[in-house]
Amino acid sequence: MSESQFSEGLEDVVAASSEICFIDGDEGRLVYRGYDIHDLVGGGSTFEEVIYLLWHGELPSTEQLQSFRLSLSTERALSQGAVEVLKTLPKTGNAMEMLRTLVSASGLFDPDDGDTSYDASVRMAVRLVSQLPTMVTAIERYKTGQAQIEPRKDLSLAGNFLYMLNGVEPDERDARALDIALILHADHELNASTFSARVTAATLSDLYSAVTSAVGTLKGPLHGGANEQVMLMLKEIGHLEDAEAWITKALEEKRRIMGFGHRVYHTEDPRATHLRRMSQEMGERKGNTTYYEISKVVESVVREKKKLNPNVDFYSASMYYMMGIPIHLFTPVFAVSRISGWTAHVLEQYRHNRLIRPRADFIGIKRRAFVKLEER
Ligand SMILES: CC(=O)SCCNC(=O)CCNC(=O)[C@H](O)C(C)(C)COP(=O)(O)OP(=O)(O)OC[C@H]1O[C@@H](n2cnc3c(N)ncnc32)[C@H](O)[C@@H]1OP(=O)(O)O
Ligand SMILES: O=C([O-])CC(=O)C(=O)O
Repeated sequence: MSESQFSEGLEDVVAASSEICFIDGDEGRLVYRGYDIHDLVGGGSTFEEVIYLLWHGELPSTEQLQSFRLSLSTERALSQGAVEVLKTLPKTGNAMEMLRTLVSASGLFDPDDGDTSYDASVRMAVRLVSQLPTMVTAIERYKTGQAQIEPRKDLSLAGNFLYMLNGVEPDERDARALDIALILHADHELNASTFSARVTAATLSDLYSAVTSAVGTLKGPLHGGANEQVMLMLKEIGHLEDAEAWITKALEEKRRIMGFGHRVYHTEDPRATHLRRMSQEMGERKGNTTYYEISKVVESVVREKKKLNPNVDFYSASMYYMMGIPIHLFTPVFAVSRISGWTAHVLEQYRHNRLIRPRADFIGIKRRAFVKLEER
């Protein structure tokens, strides 16, 4: 294999063809099935509509959306098996690891388990999209020793998530803010977790296995896990007047600043544009803009000194925090959204499958004489 074929971290390597999501990293554009995210958010689209769009390639009509919402809302309850598995997990466990375990276990209790047909995978995708919010909120209530709250069919996916998390009627403005955040996180081409989902699917393994791979990949702090690290950083900074000195020192110490930089965007991440505004609005509405203001200082110093832009994980952190979502649920909330993209990609992979199996640029020793144990 020639050296020119090798790209560290697969940078700029085209590893699949896809019709789902287009990113222009120079212009800072993110497009789902031809629709710019700015138009979807500005035009009042909903997360349910975006899931339909990612899966079917078209926006739904009123009737299609109505029946799609119904099919999602009737699949919200977890299987009894998954509920039992949750009770065996350590309450102090990492929420993403618990989510990964519940996704994996739910596959065994899915009524279509073992059916390898495409139609069965579509039914599994409906269940996973519907049940991830239930899994995440069940994990939180289990961790905090509170009774589980049964999902409601009459609420949107975002509204029902907040309802199951807090046990009270969700504030409409919070539900819409979460709905928009879910739209913004829904898909992002061949990001690391979607790539792992596609690699698993390409062996013709099942949808739950593919999503289990994806959840494990999203957890890492260089990917979806960054949003939790951002909030921990903002809390460590603590006071607006300390922000500039803190971040300047961190950069001098050559620390990696979570929520900044991106493999594909060379300009502002278009999702960050919305999340910055939403973080400010959420802070103002909840009467505390400190974390938004600290974030603005961090952004301006990192931009000036490192020429790095905030990514999707930067302003989502302060926005979720002010909405009252616990920090350890930030990455699980990302999964509640990205499950729409993962399943769209896995279904696309199944439709046009070929095993994904790259090569390694071997840099080790190619041949040595074996020496018996007693002679070493
Ligand atoms: C949903 C998402 O996954 S969005 C990304 C979430 N992840 C984060 O926010 C974590 C922080 N960011 C990063 O680690 C990176 O920017 C990544 C992983 C997102 C992209 O990384 P890559 O494109 O592979 O860039 P790479 O890691 O090679 O870094 C290139 C250079 O930029 C620097 N750099 C990149 N991001 C950052 C950062 N956030 N803070 C400080 N320096 C950075 C690196 O130190 C490196 O500098 P060097 O050449 O002097 O060593
Ligand atoms: O595309 C990426 O590499 C990471 C990202 O922003 C995402 O998954 O949303």
